[in-house]
Amino acid sequence: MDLSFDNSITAKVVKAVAEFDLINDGDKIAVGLSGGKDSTFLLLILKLFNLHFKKDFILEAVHVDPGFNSSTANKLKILAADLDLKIKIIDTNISDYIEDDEEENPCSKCAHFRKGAMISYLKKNNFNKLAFGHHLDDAVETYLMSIFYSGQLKTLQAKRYLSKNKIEIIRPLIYLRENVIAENIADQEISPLKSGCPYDGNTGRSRIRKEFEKYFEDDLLFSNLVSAMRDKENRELWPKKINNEFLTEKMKNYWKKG
Ligand SMILES: Nc1ncnc2c1ncn2[C@@H]1O[C@H](COP(=O)(O)OP(=O)(O)OP(=O)(O)O)[C@@H](O)[C@H]1O
Repeated sequence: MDLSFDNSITAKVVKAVAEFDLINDGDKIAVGLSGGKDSTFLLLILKLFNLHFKKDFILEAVHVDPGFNSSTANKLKILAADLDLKIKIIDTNISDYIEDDEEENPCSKCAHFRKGAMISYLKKNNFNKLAFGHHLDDAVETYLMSIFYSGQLKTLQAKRYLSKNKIEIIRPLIYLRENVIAENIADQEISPLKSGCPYDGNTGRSRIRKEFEKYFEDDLLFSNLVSAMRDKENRELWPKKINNEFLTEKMKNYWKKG
């Protein structure tokens, strides 16, 4: 397979790898491969790095088969073989569980279950890193969702160490825009696979994306949102809340006695 990418794209992924120390000698990295465009692109670019980086690391793929679309796993085995990479297919019955679930949107439970299945396989097989295909649009979406739905300034991190499991989650595509990935995967003549999930396109993420489409399409506004995700010296946020009892006492003291 021809693994050639535009220099500007490779540079953005290498920038994330270098800035956040995502790949080191001796790493054993599994790419969480859904078959969608982002994780497929991630697998291709990490294969390129695996061939050409000075860092010596093992690269494999892992796919959790939720049981929606029986042909996906076989197609991913062919892709991995073309790239000369090992792939582990983890069979699950997530689809039955979701179909029986009464919740309106079981996506977060499904993602949690999927991650759990991958981590348990990684631990048994001595992997130290799990790579996800999240990109810059995902990070901004997460940031906005966190503000609107939980009142917190939080976003996706380029790496996150799960100390209990001794596995590091890495996100090498964190500086790439989603449309750039989509265009590139088309150039590689690879067709991303459909998940078959009934909730595809109807997740919290996709809803927030629809609402904020015009901000995502405007390069200047989008880059300001990205800039607002950085930790900075000159943040002007309200100070932390003070103890409620202390505050109530303080308020009482403003009144003249009697
Ligand atoms: N079934 C799966 N098996 C293994 N990894 C998965 C699976 N589903 C998702 N992932 C991993 O989790 C990441 C985020 O999942 P999400 O469902 O948000 O995918 P996405 O943004 O649509 O990306 P993709 O285009 O790769 O499907 C994916 O990029 C991929 O690395």
